[in-house]
Amino acid sequence: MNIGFIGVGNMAKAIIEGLIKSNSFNSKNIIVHSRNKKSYEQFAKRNNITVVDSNIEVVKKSEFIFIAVTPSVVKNVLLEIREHLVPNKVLISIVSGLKLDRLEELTDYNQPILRTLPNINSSINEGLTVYKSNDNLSGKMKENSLNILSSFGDIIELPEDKFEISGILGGCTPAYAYLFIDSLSRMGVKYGLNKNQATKIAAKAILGSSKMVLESNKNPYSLIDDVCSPGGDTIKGLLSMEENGFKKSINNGIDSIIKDK
Ligand SMILES: NC(=O)C1=CN([C@@H]2O[C@H](COP(=O)(O)OP(=O)(O)OC[C@H]3O[C@@H](n4cnc5c(N)ncnc54)[C@H](O)[C@@H]3O)[C@@H](O)[C@H]2O)C=CC1
Ligand SMILES: O=C(O)[C@@H]1CCC=N1
Repeated sequence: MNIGFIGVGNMAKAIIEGLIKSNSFNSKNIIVHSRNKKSYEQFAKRNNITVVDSNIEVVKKSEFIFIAVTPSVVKNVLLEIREHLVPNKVLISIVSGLKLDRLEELTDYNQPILRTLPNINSSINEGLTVYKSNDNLSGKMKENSLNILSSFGDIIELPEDKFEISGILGGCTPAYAYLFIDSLSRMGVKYGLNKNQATKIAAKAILGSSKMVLESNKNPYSLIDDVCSPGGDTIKGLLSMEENGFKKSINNGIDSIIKDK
């Protein structure tokens, strides 16, 4: 079973690393091509994956084809490979905002297609991928496609009208979480920790907190209350952060993406 990638940028690299770490796929069966050879040559060598000379060759050699280019170039790439896509191959799009009906329009109405929105943590098999398939993807082919996705993290099927917001919460949040960790870590440095110590403490606290949210059956607000000892440090910091726009900044940030769509 060959898995192809057209576009080997940050997100494709994360998925490829997750696929390999899952031990479910042979790295040589990962077939890749991207526009700028220098940007993925070393990566391909290190991971022992197969580099081919064109996007069309990726399609010819693979049963599952990830389309992993940016939204600005995806139309031309799909038109380029269109005639080589046949109904026993699955097109897996990770392109944000590109709907199934547009993917069908740009390929062939017989094409099995899986629209997905993964996230960068796929590289350590802790990804979260939202997906929806078209009607042409069914049976064993669908099962295999979903096995590919779940090898690098959790998967959630959602209707397409929920893709926009879930794509933001799932796909963009890693960047916001890294920002939060880095902000905490810098304050650790300000008050005397070295950056490694500070980053580790902040990141571990956030990792554990995420697990608590997912495993404790408590909602986040109730968990906040558990940390805020009466008259203690946490409540002082929390109230100050809220008064200074912590939530407003998050609300405005998400609204700004939605408004721009
Ligand atoms: N970075 C992320 O965390 C996530 C990205 N995505 C989606 O993944 C896609 C790629 O995003 P990134 O990896 O962040 O961008 P990127 O810029 O790192 O990767 C895009 C790659 O496509 C290549 N490319 C451009 N034109 C090409 C062509 N004609 N043929 C073959 N390759 C070509 C570029 O050389 C580049 O390596 C986007 O559509 C984005 O919406 C989705 C979820 C998360
Ligand atoms: O920034 C972006 O547009 C992509 C989609 C989600 C994460 N990265």
